[in-house]
Amino acid sequence: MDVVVFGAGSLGSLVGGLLALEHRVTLVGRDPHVRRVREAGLRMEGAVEGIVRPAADTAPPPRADLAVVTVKAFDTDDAGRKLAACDLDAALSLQNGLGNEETLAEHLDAPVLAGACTYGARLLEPGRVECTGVGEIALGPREGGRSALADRVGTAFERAGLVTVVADDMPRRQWEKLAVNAGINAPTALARVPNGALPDGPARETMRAAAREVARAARRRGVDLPDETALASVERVAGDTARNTSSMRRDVERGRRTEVDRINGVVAGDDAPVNATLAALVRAWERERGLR
Ligand SMILES: NC(=O)C1=CN([C@@H]2O[C@H](COP(=O)(O)OP(=O)(O)OC[C@H]3O[C@@H](n4cnc5c(N)ncnc54)[C@H](OP(=O)(O)O)[C@@H]3O)[C@@H](O)[C@H]2O)C=CC1
Ligand SMILES: CC(C)(CO)C(=O)C(=O)O
Repeated sequence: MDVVVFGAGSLGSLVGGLLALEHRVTLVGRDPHVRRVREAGLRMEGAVEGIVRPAADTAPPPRADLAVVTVKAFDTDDAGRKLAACDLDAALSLQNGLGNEETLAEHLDAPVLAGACTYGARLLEPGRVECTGVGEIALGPREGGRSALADRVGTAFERAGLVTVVADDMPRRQWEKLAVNAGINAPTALARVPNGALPDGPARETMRAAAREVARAARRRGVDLPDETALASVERVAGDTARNTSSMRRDVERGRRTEVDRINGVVAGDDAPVNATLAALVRAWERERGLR
């Protein structure tokens, strides 16, 4: 398969590097990372190891079978515009948050699959990416159900050794992941604490209320996500990733814009006061820093 990975930062470099073990891959990212990959290959370290030599560029090629989108959520619109110039059979978002697939579909003629990824990745320096945890990639039609295209992409991912599930319930999976990210990311970013400080600490009820509000918003949209499932998920993930710095806390500590609009912001207008407050506080910080 010819795959273009748009957004070769942490996750894109890892997934693109793994796909390159089996497929023709082009990483689209920024210099100096792209230049380093072209010159010396991409080194994968940590939970997976190896050196691969995918193509690497700052713009997409004219044609690919599949585009895997791994930019931060606030760059999705720009990614869609740039990928519109590429003749594609399909696109797949592995981003966190909700609404990325819809944004891509506004620009692309090719069908856009939904994805949810629990692999962990960190770009160490140009040309070097660390796998901080082998997880799973769930993918499927963004409206749910099955499709031959999702099966084909799933088979291609599995052949490259990526742990992959082709799922017929992507909307439920994405909302459940949203509940987890809504409950963990903004509270840990605002309090500057590791994920494990939430389940037994003073912000426990904030975490649980944010996840519960997301479950309610999901059900209002016809997605079957019981409160108990969302609460069990957020508590399990916070425990399993107890020592993690959440991606939003990392963004805040580096003075970078966060994905709050596509996480807590998605339900902020939904009679969801805890998410509305979390989103407002993170946005206030972004505004003060001149990031929005
Ligand atoms: N890292 C992880 O472990 C996981 C991440 N995710 C999700 O995956 C997505 C990506 O996260 P992550 O990899 O950490 O983020 P990164 O910021 O590390 O990677 C995104 C990369 O895309 C680049 N980029 C953005 N726009 C363009 C463009 N127009 N042309 C070329 N390159 C571009 C960015 O460059 P620049 O910064 O210079 O703009 C950056 O290098 C997020 O939605 C995140 O929530 C999901 C699961 C795990
Ligand atoms: C699961 C969790 C909360 C792990 O840190 C995450 O996805 C993130 O930090 O964005």
